[in-house]
Amino acid sequence: MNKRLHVAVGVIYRDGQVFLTRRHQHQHQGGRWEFPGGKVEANETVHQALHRELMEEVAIDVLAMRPLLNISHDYDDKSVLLEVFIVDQFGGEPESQEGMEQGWFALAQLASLEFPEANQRIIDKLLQQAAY
Ligand SMILES: Nc1nc2c([nH]c(=O)n2[C@@H]2O[C@H](COP(=O)(O)OP(=O)(O)OP(=O)(O)O)[C@@H](O)[C@H]2O)c(=O)[nH]1
Ligand SMILES: [Mg+2]
Repeated sequence: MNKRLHVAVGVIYRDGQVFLTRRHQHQHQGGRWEFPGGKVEANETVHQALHRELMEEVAIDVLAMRPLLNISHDYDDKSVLLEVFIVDQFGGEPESQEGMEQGWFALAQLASLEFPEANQRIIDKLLQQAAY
């Protein structure tokens, strides 16, 4: 198996909704909805990676992030470690810079969208937290 990919993932949250983009068909897990984010590079921390990726992918300036959970998942073709953060303070308005389909979704809608398998635990945790 290849080296486990370290990925910084941001749950962009505002007023009970999260911002999602849809992965391009040619990408790994193509066609599925995702939380914006990407690979942590060799010379950076996961916080730096999240800040950089959310600026590159959706043009927001992350002002605060708090850890939600970490997920280790093995797909058939690769293994990932997702470090997932809630981002509820940011500058600017998220807008895909990569021409992806995008949108704000209420937590209750998430169950009906198609995500990569590893994301099920993120959805579960968000719904649990919202129940309090
Ligand atoms: N961004 C993101 N990646 C996810 C999620 N769930 C999940 O399994 N992944 C996996 O994490 C891996 C890395 O994410 P990525 O493709 O966004 O990485 P990146 O932005 O650096 O992409 P690049 O290689 O095009 O530069 C992919 O294999 C992707 O399938 C998610 O919710 N968001
Ligand atoms: Mg990405």
